[in-house]
Amino acid sequence: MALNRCGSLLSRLRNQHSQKHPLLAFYTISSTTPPDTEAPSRPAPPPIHVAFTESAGRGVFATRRISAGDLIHTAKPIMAHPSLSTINNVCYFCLRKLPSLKDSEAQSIVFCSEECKEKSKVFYDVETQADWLAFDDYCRTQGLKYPLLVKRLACMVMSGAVSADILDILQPTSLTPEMIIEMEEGFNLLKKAFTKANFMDENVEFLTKQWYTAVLARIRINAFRIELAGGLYEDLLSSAAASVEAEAAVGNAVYVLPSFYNHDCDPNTHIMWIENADARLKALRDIEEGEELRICYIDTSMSYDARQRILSQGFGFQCNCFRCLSGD
Ligand SMILES: C[S@@+](CC[C@H](N)C(=O)[O-])C[C@H]1O[C@@H](n2cnc3c(N)ncnc32)[C@H](O)[C@@H]1O
Repeated sequence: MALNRCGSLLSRLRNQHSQKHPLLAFYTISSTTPPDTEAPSRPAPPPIHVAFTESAGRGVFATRRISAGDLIHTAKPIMAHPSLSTINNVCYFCLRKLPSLKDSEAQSIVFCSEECKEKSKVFYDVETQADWLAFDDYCRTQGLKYPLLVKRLACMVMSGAVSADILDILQPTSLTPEMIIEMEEGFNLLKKAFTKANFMDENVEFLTKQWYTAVLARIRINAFRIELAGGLYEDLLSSAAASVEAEAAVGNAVYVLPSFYNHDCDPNTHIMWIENADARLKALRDIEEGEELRICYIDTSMSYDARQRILSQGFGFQCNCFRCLSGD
């Protein structure tokens, strides 16, 4: 295992992206801050680092022993977007579930707090200047969720909140020419919405077909489908009915650090969401220093063949975890 490559990878990435990536900001803080007893206490850095694995690209490794049940770290999304079926029932920024709205309010975009409304300005001020009817209709009729994340990211880039290459650090899936052709309609509708809203040319310069497909290629294997473990009291009472009538997921989100976790059909780490899109990574069992932390991308109760098929079609890889190698 090439753990020693982590230092050079991070210093290379740090030089390239030091102002842009939350992951790299975290490494800068945790590796250079001297202890200072006078300073206000700062949370301890998470006991993990990113390094190359033998056969699954980069992965996340424990820097010390972690006990079963420990919260390893939390992560805020780069961007999150509600599912179209929940769009009027969850906060448009953090995806927190909201109490049922009166009929008059049920068609509007909602925020759970003034704080989320304020934070949403990074995309919402741009988004509200354009007409999204055709783009949203395209997503709704084709059952597509990821173009909504691209739209949100495009609005964030337009507002100057993030750089157009913020997702470049994430691994892309390989796209076939047919997949690229399928993405054309979404790109054209996104571009048209901005063009019709008369944004300055230099603000939309980044929005090329190449940018759109490169972003979607990363979102496809790095986006998390968010199902909240907590929620409103009324949801708990009607959870059985809700799980039948509505999609359990409140939306989808993309993160930096959680995207470096590889998959395992018998994982030692669990990613979960309690009340909003802030992710929590917890140890499922004791993890030794140097051990790789892996989460599960799919339902592991499925058979070996079903797991391989879904991982291959959805994520583009043959699973090399211990359980799969032993044919279970
Ligand atoms: C979300 S990324 C995980 C981080 C990635 N290894 C990287 O370098 O950025 C998912 C990709 O990691 C690799 N991967 C994850 N789990 C794997 C596994 N169990 N076996 C083989 N490859 C795996 C595959 O290439 C997959 O498409």
